[in-house]
Amino acid sequence: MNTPQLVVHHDKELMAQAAAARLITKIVDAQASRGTASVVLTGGRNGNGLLAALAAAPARDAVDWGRLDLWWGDERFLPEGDPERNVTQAREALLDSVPLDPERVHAMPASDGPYGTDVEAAAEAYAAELAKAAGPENHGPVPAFDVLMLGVGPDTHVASLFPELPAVRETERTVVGVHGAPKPPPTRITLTLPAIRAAREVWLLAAGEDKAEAAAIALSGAGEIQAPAAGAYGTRRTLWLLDSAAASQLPRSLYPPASP
Ligand SMILES: O=C1O[C@H](COP(=O)(O)O)[C@@H](O)[C@H](O)[C@H]1O
Repeated sequence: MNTPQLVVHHDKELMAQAAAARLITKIVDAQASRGTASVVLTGGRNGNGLLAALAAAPARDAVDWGRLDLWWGDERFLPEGDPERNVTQAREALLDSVPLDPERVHAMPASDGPYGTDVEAAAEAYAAELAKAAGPENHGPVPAFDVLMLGVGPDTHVASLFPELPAVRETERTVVGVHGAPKPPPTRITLTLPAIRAAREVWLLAAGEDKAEAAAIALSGAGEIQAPAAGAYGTRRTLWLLDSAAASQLPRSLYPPASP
């Protein structure tokens, strides 16, 4: 595990804009060195805020959208097009306004898709899609994503890994179905911690006062079963992107003081 790095921005708008600029640079760099880039999107307010900021950034045109693979860290298991699905919200915030290759947009299955309401079968199918995309250089059944983003929930959940639920204890499978999530809807699909940890860079997004306690717990040595955000890290880098409200309960020793 690498030590998390923290960047604290003044407010959530600035955080979203700075994170969007950072993501553009990452994608452009990956495409320049390997030809393609892969990014795992998160749902939730902060993830969608970042996508909206990216949509508004003139530098978005620096990205070759046709050579970008998009994956999801989790999905709410609802019918296609449901406004609560993470992919629906991502499409609205950004994806519908950029020239992506539809073959490279790897949405998680919907509850009215080919697997019907069988969330385990849907999770297995997504695991198979990931395994197919992983090359021999990836050392496992998941691609080494360039960036995997995770919104941090007020209860420290990331993706759909909620404290103490079976999904956060999974050590073998890369994608699992979730039942009884405390945040609606109760049925979800999620990458597991081993899949998350295949990413080169993991970025955790936390903005707003309601994330302050979660950030403080996850960054103060909590266990990953009780605080899933504590178990999310990348092979090269783990970056927490916060606003000052979400950072307000962190020990000051964890990040340098903001400029006056
Ligand atoms: O339900 C979900 O919630 C988390 C966090 O969302 P937020 O609105 O509290 O920022 C999100 O990361 C996850 O993808 C989503 O399914």
